[in-house]
Amino acid sequence: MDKLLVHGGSKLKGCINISGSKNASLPILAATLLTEQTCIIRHVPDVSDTNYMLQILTALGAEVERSSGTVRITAANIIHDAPYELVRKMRASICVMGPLLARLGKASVSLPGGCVIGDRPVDLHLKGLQAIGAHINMDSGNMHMTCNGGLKGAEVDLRGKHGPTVLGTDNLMMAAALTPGTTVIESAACEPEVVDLADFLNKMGAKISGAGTSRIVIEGVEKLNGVQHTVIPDRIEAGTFMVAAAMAGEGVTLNRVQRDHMEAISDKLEESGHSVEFNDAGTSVTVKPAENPIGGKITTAPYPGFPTDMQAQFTALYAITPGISVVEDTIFPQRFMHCAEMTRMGTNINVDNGTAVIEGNRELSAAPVMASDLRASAALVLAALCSKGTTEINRLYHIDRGYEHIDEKLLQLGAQVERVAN
Ligand SMILES: CC(=O)N[C@H]1[C@@H](OP(=O)(O)OP(=O)(O)OC[C@H]2O[C@@H](n3ccc(=O)[nH]c3=O)[C@H](O)[C@@H]2O)O[C@H](CO)[C@@H](O)[C@@H]1O
Ligand SMILES: C=C(OP(=O)(O)O)C(=O)O
Repeated sequence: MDKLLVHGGSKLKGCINISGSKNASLPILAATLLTEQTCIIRHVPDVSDTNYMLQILTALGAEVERSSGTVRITAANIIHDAPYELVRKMRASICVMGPLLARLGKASVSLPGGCVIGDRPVDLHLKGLQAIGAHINMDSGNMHMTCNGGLKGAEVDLRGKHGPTVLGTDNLMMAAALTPGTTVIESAACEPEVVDLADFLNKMGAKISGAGTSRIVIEGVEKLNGVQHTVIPDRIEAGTFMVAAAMAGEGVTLNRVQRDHMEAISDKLEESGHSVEFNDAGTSVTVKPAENPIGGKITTAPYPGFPTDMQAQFTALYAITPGISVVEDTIFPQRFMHCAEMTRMGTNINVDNGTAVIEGNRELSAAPVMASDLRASAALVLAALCSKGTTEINRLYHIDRGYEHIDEKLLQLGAQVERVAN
């Protein structure tokens, strides 16, 4: 199990490229199961989650070749049974369910694992697939789906207690693409990753309209084709490095970003006084820290609101920003594991009922800390960059799930970090 040593105090400067989006790649890779023809996907980040997804596709019978960020997949002969040992490792493995059901008429998938960030039921995924004709049988932690009478388009509202569901929308959209008739998803998730999946499916020959709005309409087609696709930039990786630039930088430029995906994050950095400047094309951004930053208030919300996947990183930012800041997570109210660990570095954060109240303190000090989930680990790295001394971040595998070569990118910006194999 690797750990990361972060020698705090260096100023970050220079330029790096942002990788392709993990959360867009995962459903797109799963969607290649919808055709027996070859698909080529570019800018797939080299992170453990995409590698698990490729292992799942291989276990299902697909031929997979990976050369750096380019992945070539041919799912000519596949089986319907996804192995528990792989599925348990990540939440997005549930995305194979819709494609398998639509292509083979049956699917068996274990209940998925993923980040420990609170309750993560799958009822909305099941509701969507049931609406178009799936019969579901649960047994020993496995979901078995069949569709004896065949699948048929239907109208379904996917709003849950905490709002829309991203992967639930993806799953139904993928299954409906090959389902006869019209499927209408009301209260659909509007995230850019859903739009990227719809773009990929439409290139394959699907008839999907409305992706990016809360009403998606899918006219089922008989067959989908192999295509090539480049995944959108990772807005959460970009946001994380923007926060690093605000906390510990003196002028950091990120290339390969997409400005319209970054608004909520840019706005919050600017509200605290940091400078965020995009180039005219909106594909590159330079962040410089404020001389006298002020704290802020964040409430997470579905896109285009402030992403839950960025709240831990902003908690770290506010922890070194003078004044009182408030971070509320309405999507995953229990997603505050980073706060307890950051307390060991001298932060003053009180978490109650889905809300963190942060009393900013400019002086943090290094301590051995434990990564608990993907974005919590990122928050610890950010806090460590501004701490006095050497912070040891254990359980680095959490961060490797979603950040491509984070240690190399930080080194490129002048941070002093070392990956140590345990
Ligand atoms: C691989 C991937 O893309 N992961 C992202 C995706 O996860 P994921 O798609 O799993 O998250 P959802 O959008 O489904 O979850 C949103 C809310 O709905 C609830 N819910 C979800 C499904 C369901 O069947 N029933 C239900 O009640 C969840 O507990 C949560 O409170 O969106 C989350 C919310 O933006 C992000 O934090 C994750 O990084
Ligand atoms: C929570 C995340 O991932 P997952 O949904 O795969 O657990 C994330 O990317 O922040």
